[in-house]
Amino acid sequence: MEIKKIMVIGAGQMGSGIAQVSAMAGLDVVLNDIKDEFVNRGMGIIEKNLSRDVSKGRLDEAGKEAIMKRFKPSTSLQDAADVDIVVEAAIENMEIKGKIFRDLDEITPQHTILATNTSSLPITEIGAVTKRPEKVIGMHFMNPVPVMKLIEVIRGLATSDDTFNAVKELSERMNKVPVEVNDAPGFVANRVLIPMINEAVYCVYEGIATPEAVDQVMKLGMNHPMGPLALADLIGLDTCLYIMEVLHDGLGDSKYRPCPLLRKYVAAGWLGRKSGRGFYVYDK
Ligand SMILES: CC(=O)CC(=O)SCCNC(=O)CCNC(=O)[C@H](O)C(C)(C)COP(=O)(O)OP(=O)(O)OC[C@H]1O[C@@H](n2cnc3c(N)ncnc32)[C@H](O)[C@@H]1OP(=O)(O)O
Ligand SMILES: NC(=O)C1=CN([C@@H]2O[C@H](COP(=O)(O)OP(=O)(O)OC[C@H]3O[C@@H](n4cnc5c(N)ncnc54)[C@H](OP(=O)(O)O)[C@@H]3O)[C@@H](O)[C@H]2O)C=CC1
Repeated sequence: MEIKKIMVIGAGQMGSGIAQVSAMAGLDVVLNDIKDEFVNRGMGIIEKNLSRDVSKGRLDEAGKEAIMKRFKPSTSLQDAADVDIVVEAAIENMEIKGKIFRDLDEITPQHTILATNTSSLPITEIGAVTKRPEKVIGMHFMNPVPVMKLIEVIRGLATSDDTFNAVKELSERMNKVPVEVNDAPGFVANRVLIPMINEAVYCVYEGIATPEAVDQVMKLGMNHPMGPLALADLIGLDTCLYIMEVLHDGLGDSKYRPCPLLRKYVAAGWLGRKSGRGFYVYDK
């Protein structure tokens, strides 16, 4: 079955990027969020990215217009009634994702694949709230989506080969590289990345170095494109904390304990770029 129409749920930093690369791959895209203003904000990000592609000569105006015409804004999950795949990118919260997947299972046709962009939550558990766990899969894009090549494709216990192959093919149509991994806390990307970020936060917490110094060490010493604390601000400190908690609970090893400073920043509402302040201060 060829995937022609997608719904992306959550028009935040990840959802808007996923919607953009979907439309650029030629899919019709329903972009869904709970309020019009969030959908409009997501569409604004996409429009800005495509305009930059035009100004850089990677796309012409007609191409941009053709891509923009593929979007349908939505604030109702009922708009998923005729899509071939849903990629959910709402906030990282099991209760919210569980409700969305239960509703989607009622609304979407039987052939529809239900994918989640979760950074750490168990795909098997998300699949289990539906009557089609064989069609539930993790499609984990990296931030910023239009730039990063990887999609971590995560199989839940019941995910079928047909579902896996369809998602692999779709990822390649999006000009991305799918890498297959099994379902485990944090999968591979965040099992490796987020503890490194957490240790970077400990370096600041214990007064070993300033955020700037920690980031410089990792940029100049390890050739990372950005330092771990600047990256934490890009990901969102709430998301980083949530992932550390999933690792800690799921793997039960004290080495995954979240740094108290990370907890403190999140409690203060210092969430990184999206709130204007994290380890660094940003213009909102
Ligand atoms: C938490 C999870 O579950 C999983 C995750 O996503 S973990 C996070 C994974 N991501 C990373 O590790 C990102 C690491 N950082 C980087 O790769 C780079 O710093 C970066 C791509 C973000 C920026 O690159 P840079 O060279 O420092 O800056 P910059 O020159 O501004 O950007 C490079 C290109 O990316 C584009 N870009 C940057 N941010 C973008 C965004 N948000 N959307 C679209 N395009 C973007 C720029 O327009 C630019 O394109 P051109 O070269 O064509 O002009
Ligand atoms: N940040 C990152 O680097 C990465 C994040 N992810 C994962 O992607 C998902 C989204 O993260 P991110 O884009 O950073 O988060 P954002 O906060 O930027 O976006 C989430 C969006 O979902 C909306 N939303 C909340 N609840 C619902 C709902 N019930 N139905 C529809 N939309 C809803 C939010 O609205 P509101 O603003 O009102 O809350 C917001 O617009 C998370 O699961 C995260 O773990 C995966 C890879 C990387």
